[in-house]
Amino acid sequence: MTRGMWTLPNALTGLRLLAVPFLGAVLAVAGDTPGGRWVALALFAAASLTDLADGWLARRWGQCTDFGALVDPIADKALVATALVCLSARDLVPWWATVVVLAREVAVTVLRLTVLQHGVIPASRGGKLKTAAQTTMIVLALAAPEWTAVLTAVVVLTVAWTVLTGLDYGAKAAALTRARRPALQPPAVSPPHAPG
Ligand SMILES: O=P(O)(O)OC[C@H](O)CO
Repeated sequence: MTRGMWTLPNALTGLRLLAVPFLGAVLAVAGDTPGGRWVALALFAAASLTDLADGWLARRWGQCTDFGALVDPIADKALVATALVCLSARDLVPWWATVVVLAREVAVTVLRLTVLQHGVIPASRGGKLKTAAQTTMIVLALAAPEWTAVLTAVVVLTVAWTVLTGLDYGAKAAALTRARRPALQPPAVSPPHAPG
């Protein structure tokens, strides 16, 4: 893994972070109109595409960095969290789902930062699939909010997978901490007593 942070993949991650306040503003101001939701959808889709692009470029160009592994999931979480809070405020996604997702994302981020001294926990395959599921849920809520049955099924599956992958990171963090903990020193052997 490269150590530097000034790479194109990391710049794309930064762009995704930059899109977050714009997405929040569009949804807050015009999220109750179909036009506003389509603008938000375009913004959200473009930002989500940078997630695919940064990972692909980083692997292809050998530019995987510790910085990217740490900040990429944070950018995804900021984007998803902003969209979900705004969608719940518009009654398009149930609040319980948003609260559970936010709790998992905060917990995983705190976990990552807590074990940072032992190493970076990169996004797992399950975690990437979780972000894809969350993205699908948000796209569906923005594009077809009237498909309530489909949306409910996607919400339930996404939340369940979000929680499961969160627990998996918990196990990974515990394993990383155990592996990097310095081995216990063997007790000092005292010299044999000289016969008196
Ligand atoms: O499950 P996380 O926290 O590793 O997040 C996964 C990332 O969003 C994938 O890009």
